[in-house]
Amino acid sequence: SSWWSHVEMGPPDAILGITEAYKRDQNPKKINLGAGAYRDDNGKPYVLPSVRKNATVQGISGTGSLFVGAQFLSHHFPSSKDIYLPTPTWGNHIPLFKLAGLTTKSYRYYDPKTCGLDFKGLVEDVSNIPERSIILLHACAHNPTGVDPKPEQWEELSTLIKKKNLFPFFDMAYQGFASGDLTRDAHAVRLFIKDGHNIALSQSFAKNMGLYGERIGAFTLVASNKDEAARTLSQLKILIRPMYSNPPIYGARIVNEILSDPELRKEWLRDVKGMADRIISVRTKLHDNLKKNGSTRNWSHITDQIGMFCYTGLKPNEVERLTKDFHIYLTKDGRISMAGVTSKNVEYLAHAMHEVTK
Ligand SMILES: Cc1[nH+]cc(COP(=O)(O)O)c(CN[C@@H](CCC(=O)O)C(=O)O)c1O
Repeated sequence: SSWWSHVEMGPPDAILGITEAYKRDQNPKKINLGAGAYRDDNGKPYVLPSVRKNATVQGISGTGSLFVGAQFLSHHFPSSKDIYLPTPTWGNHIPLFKLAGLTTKSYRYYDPKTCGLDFKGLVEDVSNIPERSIILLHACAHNPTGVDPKPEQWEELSTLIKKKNLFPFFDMAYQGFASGDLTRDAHAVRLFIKDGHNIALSQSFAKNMGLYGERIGAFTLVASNKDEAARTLSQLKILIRPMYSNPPIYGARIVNEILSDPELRKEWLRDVKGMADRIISVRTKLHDNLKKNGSTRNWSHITDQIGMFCYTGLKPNEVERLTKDFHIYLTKDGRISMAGVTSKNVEYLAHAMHEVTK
């Protein structure tokens, strides 16, 4: 008999499964608001001009970088293997950290009443996290809510996390997509390092370099000194070796080329700002069209939130109607990838959202 007859068929991924359903739909009006992958105003993937000037390569992206970090913590973290995640968080965080042997716990983050940050609940929960635990933080453009702490709230969090002696693990998958400014979007990461936290950082260059399929990412540990850096690096290599031996070099070369060539870097900054600006502009268009349709709901969170996603506050039955009646695809939690909204479909989307919420 087969070795694997007991293995069950797993469910489609909560995020990637949306795109699969969208692809199956033949209706010409269909819109894909599922995966947070940038699309231009014609709904097409955008190969950044600055990247076009280089050949393309491979990497392991944000997911792989998070997993390297998770494995390192699982094998070497000196204290509890509990990692505290915001509620809600990216759907893949939980299975990823569990697969690495960590125990996932949560802290309050989002306030469904205001579609904004529950800072009071966040501070309360972080204050109750046992000392020397791991806390995962979205550096900017929080997924799925699009809600980020303000700079002064990051300062308060940094002080609190220092006081509680927690280990900050930043996930920065959208640097540049929140404000359009790479420096501003790295504010929290730089603040924590300035405040003396030895953080872990996972970066993805999938979105902000348009290198999705090339899987480009990086995992960074801030060490106390050169010796500690050498020792931790040696252990990271020992973990990576059986995982995938060496990371593909081609994608890393593109990123390195762009980051180290002043002209290319300047062009890249313009490209990223262009993508962020398009997303910011469709937020305004969607908000205004909902009003134009006569919706009396408060949709201010559509423009208050930032980054790739808008957490609409639509209920599961409303989400279901959007897909069934209007062929609009989004995740069950009502998150929409703003990159899927264009000047051509925004009126149709607003009409549909009004129809299911009026
Ligand atoms: C917070 C976060 N961290 C890491 C990643 C991993 O990115 P990558 O560099 O591709 O491995 C993503 C992608 N999440 C969007 C893309 C689709 C996916 O889920 O993956 C999403 O939530 O739609 C995130 O949203």
